[in-house]
Amino acid sequence: MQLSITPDNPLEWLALKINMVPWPLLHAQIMPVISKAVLEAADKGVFEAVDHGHQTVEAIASVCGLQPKPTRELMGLLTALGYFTFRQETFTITDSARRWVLRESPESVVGMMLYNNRVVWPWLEQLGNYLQTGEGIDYHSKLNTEEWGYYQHAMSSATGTEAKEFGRRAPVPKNATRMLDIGGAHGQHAVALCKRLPALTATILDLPEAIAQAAPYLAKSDMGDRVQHQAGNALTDDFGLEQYDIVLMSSLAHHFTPEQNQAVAQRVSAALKPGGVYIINEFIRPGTGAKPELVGSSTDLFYGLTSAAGNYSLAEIKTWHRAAGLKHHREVWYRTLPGRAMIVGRKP
Ligand SMILES: C[S@@+](CC[C@H](N)C(=O)[O-])C[C@H]1O[C@@H](n2cnc3c(N)ncnc32)[C@H](O)[C@@H]1O
Repeated sequence: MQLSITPDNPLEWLALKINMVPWPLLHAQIMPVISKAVLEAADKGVFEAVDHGHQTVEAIASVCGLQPKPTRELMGLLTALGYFTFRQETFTITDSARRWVLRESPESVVGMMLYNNRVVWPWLEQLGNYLQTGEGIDYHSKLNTEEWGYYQHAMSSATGTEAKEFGRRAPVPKNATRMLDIGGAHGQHAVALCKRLPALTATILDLPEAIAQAAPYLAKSDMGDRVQHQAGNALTDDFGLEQYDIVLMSSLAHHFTPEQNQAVAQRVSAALKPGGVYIINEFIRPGTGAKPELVGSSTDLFYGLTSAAGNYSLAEIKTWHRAAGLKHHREVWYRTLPGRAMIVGRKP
């Protein structure tokens, strides 16, 4: 996926074509304002206010506890971005925005917006320092209880779309009965697979601080005993011998160093039954010299800053599988999430 500038008329098209438009200003001046405006709008409840019928600047400002002048400015930007339409002094939330930004929507990403606004934004201030020192934040060792709450809400709210596609397309044994989801948090991937495979039960392994906050999200799935949390640490726990048909590790490899990922793969391989699969579900760092790709590259830098590691290329992930005695089985690229893939190794 790429972001691109779309000209509104032929003159703008020409100006862009002959490089008369100082396009880096889009990144330098416009995008930082856009990002913070969207996050603050979500945080202040602006989307819900409009959806609940507070549709003028004055009404939105009043119900959200804001001032009318900045609210007018904010609404102008959000309308330009496609979140609202504006007619006769009245704002209406667009159908395409409603699906993602209303807290009540089943596909809401508001949890991610709150986390990014309240917890992540100050981390971005440290990017310059990271570039100079190479030292990432390693946030799992620094979050307080409230921040763990925002983090787990964010993970749950960002995963709805992906989990559905994972449930449909993950290449797993049809007769699978046991699954381990390492760093599984809310458990949505396992829940989606359990809905597809009636005999499957799953263990969601995560840090105790995560489970304390993620338990209500798992409970909402109504899977009862079929999907259960287990407190532990993927870096040190023994996963057992030949117990699982499916082991998933989703969005955790990017927090671990290559050596740690190799050691995890080794223990996963021992824990898989013959014919079982190990799925590493990740944003993929485009290989050196490969076609540039926005999502894989921006998450690579973000995870470098915020954890101690970063994204990995397909080649690197396959190396861990191979060294752990797993045969490369499949790679499945998400249709709903550019730059993201399931890399599947199978135990012979
Ligand atoms: C980015 S979230 C991914 C959550 C979920 N797997 C998903 O894809 O939406 C990473 C998860 O890994 C957990 N985690 C981090 N370090 C871990 C460790 N050493 N052992 C087990 N879980 C860990 C975090 O608590 C968090 O829930």
